[in-house]
Amino acid sequence: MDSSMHPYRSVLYIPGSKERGLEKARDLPTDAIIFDLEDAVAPDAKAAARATLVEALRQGGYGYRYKIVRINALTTEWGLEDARALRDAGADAILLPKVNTPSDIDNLSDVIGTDLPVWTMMETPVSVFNAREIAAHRQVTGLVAGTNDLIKDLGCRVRADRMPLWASLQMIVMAARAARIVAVDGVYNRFRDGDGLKFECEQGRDLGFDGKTLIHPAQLEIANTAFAPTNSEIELAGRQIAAYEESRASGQGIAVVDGQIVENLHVVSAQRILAKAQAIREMAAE
Ligand SMILES: CC(C)(COP(=O)(O)OP(=O)(O)OC[C@H]1O[C@@H](n2cnc3c(N)ncnc32)[C@H](O)[C@@H]1OP(=O)(O)O)[C@@H](O)C(=O)NCCC(=O)NCCSC(=O)C[C@H](O)C(=O)O
Ligand SMILES: [Mg+2]
Repeated sequence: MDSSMHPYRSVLYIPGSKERGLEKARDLPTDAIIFDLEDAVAPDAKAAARATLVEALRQGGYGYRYKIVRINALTTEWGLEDARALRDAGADAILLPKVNTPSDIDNLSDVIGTDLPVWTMMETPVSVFNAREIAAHRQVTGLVAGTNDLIKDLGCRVRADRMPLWASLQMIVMAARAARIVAVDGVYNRFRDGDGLKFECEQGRDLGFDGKTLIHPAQLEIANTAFAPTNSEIELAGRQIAAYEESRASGQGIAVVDGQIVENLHVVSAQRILAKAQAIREMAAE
């Protein structure tokens, strides 16, 4: 599959220290994995987790799942060694936490080179203000909302509707869309609350995110469903494209489907829906 078409409906964090999770993920229906060396790993377990993760990646077996490694920030005592150990370990991308400015990514490039894609955590107020420049960095291919850290730094309330985060979430999506890269929403901490997760997934989808970061396998199906085109969206997209082609053939610039106009820009959206559905089908067949 063309990597630019890869779906990111579900992006599952797995602590690098948890061998059972690293093993289990080889069979989980997750579009991408974030192998975590940062907040999910206790300070005295960092070195062992790094070695465990390098070995798991060497063994492979993660199939179609996009493999992202979240290292510790380079300003920590573990970051530099993480970057050195992981740059050639077989990951598809490195995820850098606590990014504030594009120069943080340049510092990482100095260690890992400029070929390996970099994703960035968007989890500080400064990163949100600099979102456009961070997303435009030549090595950055994905943004991940770090909503727990954002809530901590903003000093805002945790609300079910996430109102205090709306501005930040929209800035992250806008920056990603302007740079044509991936944007993934933050985690839902109450991992046994399916209804709450469904609400947040649908909200993130409606805001424009490609998918959601997750912390437990029980969350996968809800995210995979919420961020996939529905059958009725696929069916409507097909009819819109057909109707538009027909109207163009008869010299018209506009078609009407189900009482709504269809112009060339709507055709672009319809084509995107069909391409995403196709990419999901291809991935499932791998
Ligand atoms: C939250 C957990 C600690 C819960 O773990 P546990 O109590 O073991 O759950 P279960 O017993 O229900 O697990 C059932 C089986 O599923 C496997 N499992 C659990 N979680 C994962 C996972 N994430 N990936 C793969 N497999 C997983 C268990 O091993 C069980 O398997 P089996 O033995 O076959 O029954 C735990 O889920 C967990 O640690 N989750 C990840 C937490 C994490 O990564 N946090 C950091 C990322 S979030 C973050 O940092 C936020 C961001 O930076 C921000 O600022 O917002
Ligand atoms: Mg964080």
